[in-house]
Amino acid sequence: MLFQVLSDTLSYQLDAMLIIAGTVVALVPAFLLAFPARTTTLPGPPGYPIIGNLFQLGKCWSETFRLWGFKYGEVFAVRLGERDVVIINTPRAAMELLEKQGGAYISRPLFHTFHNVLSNKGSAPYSIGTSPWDGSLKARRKAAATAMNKPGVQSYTPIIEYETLAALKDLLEHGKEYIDPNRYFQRLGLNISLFVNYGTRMGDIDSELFQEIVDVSARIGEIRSVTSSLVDYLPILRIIPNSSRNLEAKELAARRTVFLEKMLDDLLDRIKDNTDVPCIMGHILRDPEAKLDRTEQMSICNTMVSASLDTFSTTMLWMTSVLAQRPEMQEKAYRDIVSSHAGGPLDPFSEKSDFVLAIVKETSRYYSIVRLALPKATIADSEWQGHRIQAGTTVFLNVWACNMNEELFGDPWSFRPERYIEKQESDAARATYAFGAGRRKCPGMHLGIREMYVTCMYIVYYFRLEKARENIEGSASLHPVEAIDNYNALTMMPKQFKVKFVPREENLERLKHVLSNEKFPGGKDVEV
Ligand code: HEM
Repeated sequence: MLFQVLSDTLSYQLDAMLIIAGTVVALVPAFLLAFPARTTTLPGPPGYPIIGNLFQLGKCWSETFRLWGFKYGEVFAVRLGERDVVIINTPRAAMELLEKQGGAYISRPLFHTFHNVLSNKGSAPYSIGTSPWDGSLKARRKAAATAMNKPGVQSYTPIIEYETLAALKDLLEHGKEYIDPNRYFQRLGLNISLFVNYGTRMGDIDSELFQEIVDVSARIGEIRSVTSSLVDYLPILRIIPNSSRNLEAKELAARRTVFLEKMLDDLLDRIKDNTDVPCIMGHILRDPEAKLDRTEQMSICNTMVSASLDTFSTTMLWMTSVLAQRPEMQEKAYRDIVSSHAGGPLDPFSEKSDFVLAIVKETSRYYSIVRLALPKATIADSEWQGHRIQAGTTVFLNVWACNMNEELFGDPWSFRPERYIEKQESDAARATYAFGAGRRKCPGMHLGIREMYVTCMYIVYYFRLEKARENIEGSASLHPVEAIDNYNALTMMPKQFKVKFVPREENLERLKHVLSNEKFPGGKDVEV
């Protein structure tokens, strides 16, 4: 009897072991198949089986890639779990691959969490910046980009002025105390996009809708960031269907659909009543020939609401932080504004102050807000110094490393706006890579630079910035790597700081009057 029990137990154990061994043997090829072969012959750092280089990237991937560039070259490859990623680390390489062989670099890769869980092709479509290259993307990009070219941006002059003065009025009122200026810049950036897209604006900074858009966009920004999700690189982790990250992504998608649908439907109502003003979506909805369906319209709305919200406000935060800590730079900018207008009225749109424009460019260079641009995908084979990069490869343009290129900028670690005014040997040295490069470069660049110029000029002209004593941690608080708040976000925000906006004009009633812009240039101050 005892012998029988022992024999049965052993036999069960043997069965169990055989099942486990069989499963492992069966899974190994499936597992290996899930990890496609290398798509490039480029050199790169050695990694580990399955995970590749994933756990060697440190807290700030763009800085690690910059440093690896000294060892592995201007263009190299890393293995991130299942995918090869080519890193473009210098302006010269960006020119060679993204401009000269640019046709191959025109697409965007798909990522599991963002493209499969958060987005779908129905009610939560991809934005322009996350869409692979196809006919629909071309049409959406054209509709948005036409409105943001130089003449388009020129026509938004009244709204940029209106919104900037509205923000300054709030800063005059609330900025007597030390404040975190972030939401004032967020509303300013968002309102300009809302106007360009829907012909409307959001009045109240405390409104629930504004808070909702800001909150949802920031959290989606993190999910969208290529540095935040292991599951995007390790397919094995996707066997957990209801992970907290998946649930969060689904919840955010649903919340985003609610406000995007509402704003589009409100515009349709205004079109019916003939109370709409010229804007991107109005153009599309009124055009009987327009070929864009509702999903594509939602994609444009999604893009316009999210594209400038954090990019503009984050650049303005760094700029405010630098100026508040460097009063001599504020005074230099103030004197330049005064002298460049030679006693005439203040004109923010002719960009007369070279020094203010230089501050805008230097801030976008030095702080490289979107450090790895948006990921690119190749659609054809290309070549770098004899190494092949196959179609279907993911590519990160290291904006940060390009902006910190010593060959081009000489002293890249100094925050020195003057570099954009001094005579330079090449035009490239006047560049900033903050807006990316190649055929998917930011189409909102002119609009973004215009918004930042006007905001900087008005702030410096009307106020002196003072940073709160408790925030001043010397140069560390301005360091472009150490002072970052969240390395996994899409935009690199500084750690929170507080600043006072002290009016230069002593007569506050007069200043209030100057900042009062009579009427929303759309004809009607629409509260969304
Ligand atoms: C203000 C500062 C801004 C910065 C620093 C910035 C930066 C960037 C970067 C780095 C990219 C990726 C480019 C690449 O992959 O090479 C991008 C893409 C894009 N940006 Fe901006 N951006 C800004 C403002 C804006 C504004 C105001 C808009 C429009 C309202 C906008 C619309 C877009 C769109 C639609 C794309 C995707 C383009 C595509 O994939 O074809 N951006 N931006």
